[in-house]
Amino acid sequence: MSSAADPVDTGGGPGAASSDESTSTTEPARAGISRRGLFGAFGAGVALAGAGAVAGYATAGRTDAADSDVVPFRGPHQSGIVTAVQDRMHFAAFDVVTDSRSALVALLAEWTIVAERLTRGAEAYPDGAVDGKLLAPPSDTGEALGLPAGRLTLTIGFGPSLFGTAAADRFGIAHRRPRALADIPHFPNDKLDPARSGGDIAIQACADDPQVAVHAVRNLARIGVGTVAVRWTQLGFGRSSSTSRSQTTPRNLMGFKDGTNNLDVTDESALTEHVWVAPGDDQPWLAGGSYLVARRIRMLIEGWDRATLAEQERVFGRTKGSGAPIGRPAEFDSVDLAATGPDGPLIDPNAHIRLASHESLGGIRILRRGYNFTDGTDGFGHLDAGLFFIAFCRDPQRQFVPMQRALGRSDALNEYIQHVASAQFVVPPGLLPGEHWGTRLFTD
Ligand SMILES: C=CC1=C(C)c2cc3[nH]c(cc4nc(cc5[nH]c(cc1n2)c(C)c5CCC(=O)O)C(CCC(=O)O)=C4C)c(C)c3C=C
Ligand SMILES: [Fe+2]
Repeated sequence: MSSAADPVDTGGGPGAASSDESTSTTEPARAGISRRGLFGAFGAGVALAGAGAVAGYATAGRTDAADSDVVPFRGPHQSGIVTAVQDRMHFAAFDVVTDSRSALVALLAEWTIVAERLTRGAEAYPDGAVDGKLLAPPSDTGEALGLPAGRLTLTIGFGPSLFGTAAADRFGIAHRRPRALADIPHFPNDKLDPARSGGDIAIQACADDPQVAVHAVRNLARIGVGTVAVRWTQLGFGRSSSTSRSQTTPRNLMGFKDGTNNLDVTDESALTEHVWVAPGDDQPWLAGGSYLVARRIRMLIEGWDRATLAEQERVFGRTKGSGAPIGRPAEFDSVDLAATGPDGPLIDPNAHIRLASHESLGGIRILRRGYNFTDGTDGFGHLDAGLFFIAFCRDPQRQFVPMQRALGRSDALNEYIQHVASAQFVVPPGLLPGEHWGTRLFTD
């Protein structure tokens, strides 16, 4: 294992970044060797001649991601928010275990270099898993050798605890804490496990290949040893939300289409209104950023599986087969909350989609980007499975909190779920050339 404080002698491995807060993290030209190119080159017995000679598709600055498996790392907003949802997720929350501001900033700079490489399909460092010194630990763990970039996105967020307080200002950033990063209240039916909640820093890794997402988190965690420690992680699969109608709507583990009425990420004005922090909203360093709220929501699957189809559809207010609102024929038909039938309202007064709808909440909306999870059993013969709910919003206090308050009070779904962990993070805006993950927060 190596760390920022304990550099590996691999000529560019972990620990190579400067602790200068203005450090540029735009990488030298050598960075473009892809895992696929590297593997192919070795497999064919071809000597490595350089990035362009091996695999030009993954070079720095590539922007034609629309029909490729590389999602651009830099831009006005971080990737992994409005990026078309990938199939898999590995989410990691870290505690910062040092009191040194410069060590933390150095790690954020180092992470940025590595994250940018990983998202374009390169190894963590140029000498990587197999090209370094035989008597030194490799600078990449190697399990992604031969795998394409897989539309990997790495999204960083900072938790409330990182900012500290005026009285306990570990890193001198208490005054930069956004107002909207206030505590999330306790809701009825919450049974939160502190060991799986909170965290100073979060990294959301999403990719179409689980091994790519796991590899990214593992290498970032490895580089961080001595500065950060993993607090909790969550694996997710089968994206449980679509964010655009060009993606088919996936199903959650209750068997329902999930994401039908999500915010559409192609609707720029909706994103401006509901997702991106505007310049006058809060801290100036945050404009163009967002907030991530994560909730590990256990599904009480056994009870759900014994419920009738009619009850299941009443709970959500949608039909299970097509995902259409009850009383309507097609998935994307508009929801008429006032519609009645012979037995009263077609959509139950406590139906999930009624209580969570912007019509019921004075126009509040969020961008959902969650994943299904199964983590074995709970030791009592029940599946530990559910939804790792992730929402992005412009202000969690004005969006997530009132929405969850309404759901927590009377959602028909509550009988079948339990919120078991909670975390929130402020998500800085995207990176300009030369910036690193800590630049905006740590530069006055
Ligand atoms: C606080 C916000 C929300 C939590 C927590 C939440 C949990 C949760 N949701 C489902 C399944 C579905 N949700 C659906 C719609 C929906 N859910 C939320 C918010 C939260 N969900 C919103 C804002 C909406 C859209 C409401 C609308 O305007 O129509 C649906 C219906 C299909 C869809 O539109 O996506 C399903 C299904 C589960 C299983 C769950 C916790 C485990
Ligand atoms: Fe929902």
